[in-house]
Amino acid sequence: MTRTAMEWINDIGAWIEWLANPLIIPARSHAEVIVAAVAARDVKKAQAYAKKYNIPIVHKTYDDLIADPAIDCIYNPLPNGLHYEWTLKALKAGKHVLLEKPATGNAEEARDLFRHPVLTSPNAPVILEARHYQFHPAWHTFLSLFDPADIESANAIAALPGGLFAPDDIRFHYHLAGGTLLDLGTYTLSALRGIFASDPSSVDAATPRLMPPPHDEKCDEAMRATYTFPNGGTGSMSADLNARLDKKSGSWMSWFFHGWPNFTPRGMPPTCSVTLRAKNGIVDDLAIRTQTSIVLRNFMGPHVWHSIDINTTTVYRSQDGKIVREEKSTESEKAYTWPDGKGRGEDWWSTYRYMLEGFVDRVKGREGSEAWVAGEESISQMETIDKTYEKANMAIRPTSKALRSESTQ
Ligand SMILES: NC(=O)C1=CN([C@@H]2O[C@H](COP(=O)(O)OP(=O)(O)OC[C@H]3O[C@@H](n4cnc5c(N)ncnc54)[C@H](OP(=O)(O)O)[C@@H]3O)[C@@H](O)[C@H]2O)C=CC1
Ligand SMILES: O=C1OC[C@@H](O)[C@H](O)[C@H]1O
Repeated sequence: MTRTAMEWINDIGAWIEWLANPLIIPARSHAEVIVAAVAARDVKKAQAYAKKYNIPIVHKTYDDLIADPAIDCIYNPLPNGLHYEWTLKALKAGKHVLLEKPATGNAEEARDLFRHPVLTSPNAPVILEARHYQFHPAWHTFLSLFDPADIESANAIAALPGGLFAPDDIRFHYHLAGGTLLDLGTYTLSALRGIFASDPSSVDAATPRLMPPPHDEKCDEAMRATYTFPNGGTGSMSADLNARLDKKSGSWMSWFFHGWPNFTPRGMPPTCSVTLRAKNGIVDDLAIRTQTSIVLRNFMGPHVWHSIDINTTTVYRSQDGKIVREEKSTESEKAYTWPDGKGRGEDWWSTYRYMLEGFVDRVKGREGSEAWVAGEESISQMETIDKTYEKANMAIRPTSKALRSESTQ
C-alpha cells in the first residue's frame, strides 16, 4: 500500500484524537451505540464536552450518570486508582461497563471486582477491560503464526517521547495508581503474556526508572522486566513514558529513526517479537539449523499501519562444523480485517472500533469475533503487575477505600 504524506499526517491526527477520545469517534460508526450522556466533577466541563461532541444529556455527578435509567452502559476512563470504585458502582446499578486499562490499581481490587457476586447473578452485566489492541485482526494474525510452546524468547516494547505527559499527569501519581507499568506497560506486559498464552512462572528482574524529584518518586516513568514462562522460554517487556534523547548522539532524530528504514525496537512503533526454538536436522551430510523470528510492528495501533514479518534463517554446516551456506528469507503479512467468517470489520476500523463491536456483541448476547479479555485474564494481568512492582522493590498501588468498606458490609 503506497501512502501519501498527507494520508500519513491525517492518520497521525486521527490517532491523536482517538487517543484522547478512545470511544467517541468509534461510536459514531456503530449503529447500535449512542453516546447519550456525560458527567464530570465540574458540570461546566461536562457541558463543554457535551457541546463539542453533540452529547444530549449532561449529568452533574458520576453518581447521577450511573443512576440514569436511560443508560445501558458506562465507559469508565477515570484514573486507574478510581477504576474499581466507579466500575463496581455502575455494575451494581445494572450497567454494563467498558473499563479503561489497566482494569484496576492492583490485583486485590481486580480479584474483588471480577469475582464479585454482581457478575454471577442471572442477567449479570458485561464488564470488559479496554485492551483495544487485542481486538484487532492484526494481533490475532500475529498470534496464529506460532505455537506458544515453541517460543524460546519474546520481547514487547513501547515508548513515548518525554514531554508528552506533564510530570503531574495522572500517570505519575501513586495514589491514583500511576506508574508506567500500569500505563504503557499494561500493553507490553499483556502482549507478552498473550504471546506465551500463559502467565510467567517467575519475574526474574524488574528495573524501574523512577520519576525524578520533586515529582512522585513512587512512580516509574519507565520499566523493564524479564520473566520466565512455563515452557522455559524467556520474555522481556519494557515501557517508557519519558523516552529521551539518543544517549550516543544526543539527538531526538536518531532516537526516533534508529535503524531507519527498518525501525529496530526502541519502542516506537510499539513492537512485539518472538524467536522460536531452532529446528535441527541433517540433509546430505549437512547439519541444518533453522530458526524463525516473527515481528509485529505497531501492535498498539495496527489500524494506522502495521507490519508482520516472519524471518527465517537456515544455516548449513559441514561435519567439521563449518558454515557452508546460510539462507535468509522474510515473508510479510498484514491484517486489517478478519478472514472470512471470523468476524465483522472494515479495513479502516481502529482497534477501539473493533473493541466496541465486541463489547456490543456481548451486551446484546451475540457471538462476535474470537477477541475478548476475560475477567480472569484481567486478574492475572494485575497479579503479574503487582509481582513486577514487588521485584522492582516498589510499592504495590493502594487499594481503594471502597473495597475496604465493601468487605465490611
Ligand atoms: N485506551 C486508550 O487508548 C487510552 C486509555 N487511557 C486510560 O484512561 C484512563 C484516564 O486516562 P486519561 O484520559 O489520559 O486521563 P485524564 O487525566 O485526561 O482524564 C481522567 C479524568 O478522570 C476524572 N477524574 C476524577 N477524579 C480525578 C482525580 N482525582 N484526579 C484526576 N482526574 C480525575 C477527570 O474528569 P472530570 O474532572 O471531568 O470529572 C479527568 O478528566 C486511564 O486509566 C488510562 O490508562 C487513557 C488514554 C488512552
Ligand atoms: O494508548 C495509550 O497510549 C498512551 C498511554 O499513555 C495511554 O494511557 C494509552 O492507553
